Amino acid sequence: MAMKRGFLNSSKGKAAISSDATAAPANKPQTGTVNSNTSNWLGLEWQHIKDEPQNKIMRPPIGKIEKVEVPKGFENQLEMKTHDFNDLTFDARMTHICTTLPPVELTPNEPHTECLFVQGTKEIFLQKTPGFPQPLPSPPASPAFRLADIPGKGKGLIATRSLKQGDLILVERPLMITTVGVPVKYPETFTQAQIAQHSLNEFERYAAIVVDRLEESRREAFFALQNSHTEDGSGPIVGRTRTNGLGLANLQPGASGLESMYSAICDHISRLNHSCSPNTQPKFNRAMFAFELYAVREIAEGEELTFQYIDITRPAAERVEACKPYAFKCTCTACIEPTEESDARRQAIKAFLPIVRAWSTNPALADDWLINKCLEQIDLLEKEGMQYSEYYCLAVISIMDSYIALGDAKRASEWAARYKSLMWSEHYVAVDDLLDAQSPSYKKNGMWRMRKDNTPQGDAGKIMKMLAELAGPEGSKALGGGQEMYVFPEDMQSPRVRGILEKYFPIEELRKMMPKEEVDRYVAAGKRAK
Ligand SMILES: C[S@@+](CC[C@H](N)C(=O)[O-])C[C@H]1O[C@@H](n2cnc3c(N)ncnc32)[C@H](O)[C@@H]1O
Repeated sequence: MAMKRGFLNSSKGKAAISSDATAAPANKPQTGTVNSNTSNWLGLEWQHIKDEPQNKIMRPPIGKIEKVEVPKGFENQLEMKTHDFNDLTFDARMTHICTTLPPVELTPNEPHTECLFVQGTKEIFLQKTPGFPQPLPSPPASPAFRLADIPGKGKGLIATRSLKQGDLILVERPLMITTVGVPVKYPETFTQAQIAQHSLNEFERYAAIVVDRLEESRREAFFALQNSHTEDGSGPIVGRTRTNGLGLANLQPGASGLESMYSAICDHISRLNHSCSPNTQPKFNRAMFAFELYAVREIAEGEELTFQYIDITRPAAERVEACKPYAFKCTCTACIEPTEESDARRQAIKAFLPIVRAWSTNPALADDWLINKCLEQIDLLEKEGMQYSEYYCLAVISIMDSYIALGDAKRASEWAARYKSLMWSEHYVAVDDLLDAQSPSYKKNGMWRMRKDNTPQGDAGKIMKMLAELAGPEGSKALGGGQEMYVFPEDMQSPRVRGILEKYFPIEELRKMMPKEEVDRYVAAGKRAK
């Protein structure tokens, strides 16, 4: 129950770059198969991901920087070789490879993506992605978007027809995907500015290899993209990558956070300008190796298509700061006329996390309590034009689940239909079997009538009641929702939390259920709490 997220391990990064022999641009079939995860993150941010002073990935500076000379002789050796992909030690994972995906020509003229990966990422697609590689759908006779000049924003995309919530606007395979930085070596005598510049230079060299591998028309498309990073030491390739990259998460085996993050650069989707009330959301389809762009609410013909580059649940003043790295000031309605009400609504949206299991086992709450809270959340999200967000999808599916817990299949099926149009959700799960209220899937659902019948019983029931009490009537950020629930380590030390945990699971009982070391650690955390 108590979970600690994995932290980055430090390691010596190797700096070899290899060209994958199986994947030159015109390469031949390989089989393979996966699942998708996009994070809404545009542009590139590096962080220290290693502790060794001489081998780091650096956070590059933002804005104009002083020009510095970088002494030569500390560049990485860019070796071209093939690899044994079974060797997934951390060092091996830090070895970069160039590859072309999908590795086959699926339909004539289908575009490929040039990739700069660390070891193990390609295998996620080839070996762990069901359905990979899947061909792209044939493009529609008339696209739902066009490229246009947008006053004050450079270029952007405009809807060529009206769109409904959930409509698929376009499917696009990225031009290229790169790691968010490369490990660099430098002597202790380097100044911070030299280290930053050296990191950018090294990244430019790696990225240039990938750009060189692009087919000519795709290379031209890459260089036609905007570069907003012309005065921060970035080269022409890294500058465009930082300006136009969409984040792709969880693509490095065994790693998390920035370390497993990649940046995808697209011909069309990278043209989307930012809005704090965006009307589209891209989702990466791993099987197709392509982004799908969805309309997250109704869009009128001629309206600009936008998505969010930053965390837009933050107050207006913080959003202004967050947009600075992208070299613009947001002119969406929420930013032009910032109000305290809008900031408060965004804060309330962020603060609420529906936990169906916690509500359904809490007799102190009314039967319609969670449904009403989720309806309020949907109302706030719609007022702020934030239907793109996971909060929206979570509120809709939680209402469906609440009706299941109440044993009301008719209403649950109405909300299942609504949820079905929210395909852009990162956590989207198919609900087709719940669209018909008569479906036998209802009675088989683990939450069916849970609220009515006071199920489940036993330890599972005890855990849920305990979580309900921990969450309190308003729900709590201390608890994550969904199938799994967590108590975060910092909360384990709170006397209130300890009191509730020990009421349901006294230490003596835990000793019979769990390994000794785990219980000892838990007891020690409790002592610190007192
Ligand atoms: C990914 S590009 C978007 C497409 C770009 N406008 C173009 O001409 O190709 C990001 C850059 O577009 C501009 N941009 C994006 N959103 C904007 C906005 N809301 N207002 C003004 N400029 C914006 C900024 O220069 C930003 O660095």
